[in-house]
Amino acid sequence: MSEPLETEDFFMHLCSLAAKRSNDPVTRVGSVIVNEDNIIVGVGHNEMPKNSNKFSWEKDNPNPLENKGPYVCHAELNAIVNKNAANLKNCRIYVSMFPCNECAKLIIQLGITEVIYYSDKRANKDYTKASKRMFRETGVKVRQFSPKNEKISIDCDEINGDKSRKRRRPDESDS
Ligand SMILES: O=c1ccn([C@H]2C[C@H](O)[C@@H](COP(=O)(O)O)O2)c(=O)[nH]1
Ligand SMILES: [Zn+2]
Repeated sequence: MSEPLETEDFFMHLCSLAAKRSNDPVTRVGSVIVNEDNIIVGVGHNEMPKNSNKFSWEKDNPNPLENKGPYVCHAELNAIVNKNAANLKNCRIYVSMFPCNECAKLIIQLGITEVIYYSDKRANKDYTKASKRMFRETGVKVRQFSPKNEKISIDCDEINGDKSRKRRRPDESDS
């Protein structure tokens, strides 16, 4: 049995797990919002608007309206709209990638006080620079975080403990 996951490692790994739900073929992003008691109040990944499969995941089409950019709902936006709390004041947001300027605005306006990110691979983009400027100006704390164990394994069958035991079929009864 592996060591228990530390709290922050758990939140960042949960971002990676949420990101795995994305259909974006290039960049999958996950986000988790946590309140002051370390309770998760929202989870999201980047995805196209609900109820349509008409939007393309392209990014280099000469027609900008055929690219994903104008349509894709960002992971942070989805974590926010999926919230199960009355408000997000004083919450922290964990993200697998540094938030863009549009997500930064949402984060600030909702009263989220800290952004914890894994990747800063878009650091040279103006929208990232604008996010950082907004966070700085508004006092939102920002910190990069890598889980102590960057790789974890997820095996649902661990719950059965004894790995030598044959997994029970759904139709098998106790007797
Ligand atoms: O704050 C952000 C910024 C971007 N995303 C999503 C939106 C897209 O699906 C990808 C970025 O695609 P690239 O091909 O790497 O440009 O990331 C997000 O969820 N949150
Ligand atoms: Zn964004």
